[in-house]
Amino acid sequence: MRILVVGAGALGGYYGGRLLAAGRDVTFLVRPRRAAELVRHGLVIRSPLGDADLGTPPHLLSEAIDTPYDLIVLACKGYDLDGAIRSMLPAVGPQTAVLPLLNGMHHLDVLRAAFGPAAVLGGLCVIPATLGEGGAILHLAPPQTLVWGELDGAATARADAIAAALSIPTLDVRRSDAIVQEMWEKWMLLATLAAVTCLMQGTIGEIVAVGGADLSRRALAECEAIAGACGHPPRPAVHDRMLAALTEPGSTAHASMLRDMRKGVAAEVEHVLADLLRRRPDGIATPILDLALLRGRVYELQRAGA
Ligand SMILES: NC(=O)C1=CN([C@@H]2O[C@H](COP(=O)(O)OP(=O)(O)OC[C@H]3O[C@@H](n4cnc5c(N)ncnc54)[C@H](OP(=O)(O)O)[C@@H]3O)[C@@H](O)[C@H]2O)C=CC1
Ligand SMILES: CC(C)(CO)C(=O)C(=O)O
Repeated sequence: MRILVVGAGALGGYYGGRLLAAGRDVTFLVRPRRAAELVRHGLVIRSPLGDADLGTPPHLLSEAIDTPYDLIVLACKGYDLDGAIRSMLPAVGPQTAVLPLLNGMHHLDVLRAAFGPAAVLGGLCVIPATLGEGGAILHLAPPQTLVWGELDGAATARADAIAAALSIPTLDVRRSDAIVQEMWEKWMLLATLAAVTCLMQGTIGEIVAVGGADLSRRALAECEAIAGACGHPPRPAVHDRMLAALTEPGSTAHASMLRDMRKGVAAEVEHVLADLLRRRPDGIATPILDLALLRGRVYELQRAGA
């Protein structure tokens, strides 16, 4: 199976790199700056589960794509989605499956409109990762789960083939027949984590240490009220797990959005928070999410003016 990973950033570099190290046929679609970095420093993964130094991996720019791929793993940020779609267009043929790893839900509509509903799979990742010096992939803590599936839950022949391609000992990959529900649940977790850690500019452990566990509780309830109104209330066991993680004393958990704010780079404020609030029906109050959205937008305004 020929796999094109769009974006060799934290997630694309991690999952694509692990697949490449396991002998899968992986090529990275990158832009010129990242291409130069990959040539200069190689693809480097630093992880508590084992480092990998992969040398310069197979990579190309959009204009060099000459045939469609079987599977495209899309690992850009939400704000780069339109550009990524333009870049990957020549790689999408009638049989190509597109597996997005982005947080949130809006990208599914955009991808289905661009490539047709049948091309698009659902996917989510639970992995704290970021880019370090020279573009090294820094995997910050053990989870590295990738969940994916057909959006309608069907067991298709292409899904069997993709499952085989993604199944390697170094990755925690699971196929789901309820991927849309799981993506909503992941969004609830992330939106809560982003709201509270970006508002407080600290980790869950720090917020809990100063008596702020209730902030997580209330923010999660706001997210879940919107998800419920949209037909995707979290399953009770998932709610319990999310609440425990979001109120855990000593936890170093924080959102990738906070890491982006600390680095002074673009944050997915619109994709993660604004899109969720856009779906809020009248009558549901979301004061914490509203504040978090304002905080994020002030950050983006300041960045634009800097
Ligand atoms: N990091 C994390 O801990 C987690 C992130 N996620 C989600 O995963 C998604 C990806 O995040 P993350 O990996 O952190 O982001 P990064 O910023 O680390 O990587 C994104 C990569 O996409 C590349 N890219 C953007 N547009 C194009 C294009 N047109 N062609 C080729 N490459 C392109 C960027 O390239 P360039 O270098 O040229 O800018 C960049 O390298 C986000 O939606 C995020 O919310 C989900 C779970 C955890
Ligand atoms: C919730 C978390 C940390 C899980 O991977 C995440 O998706 C993010 O911070 O973007």
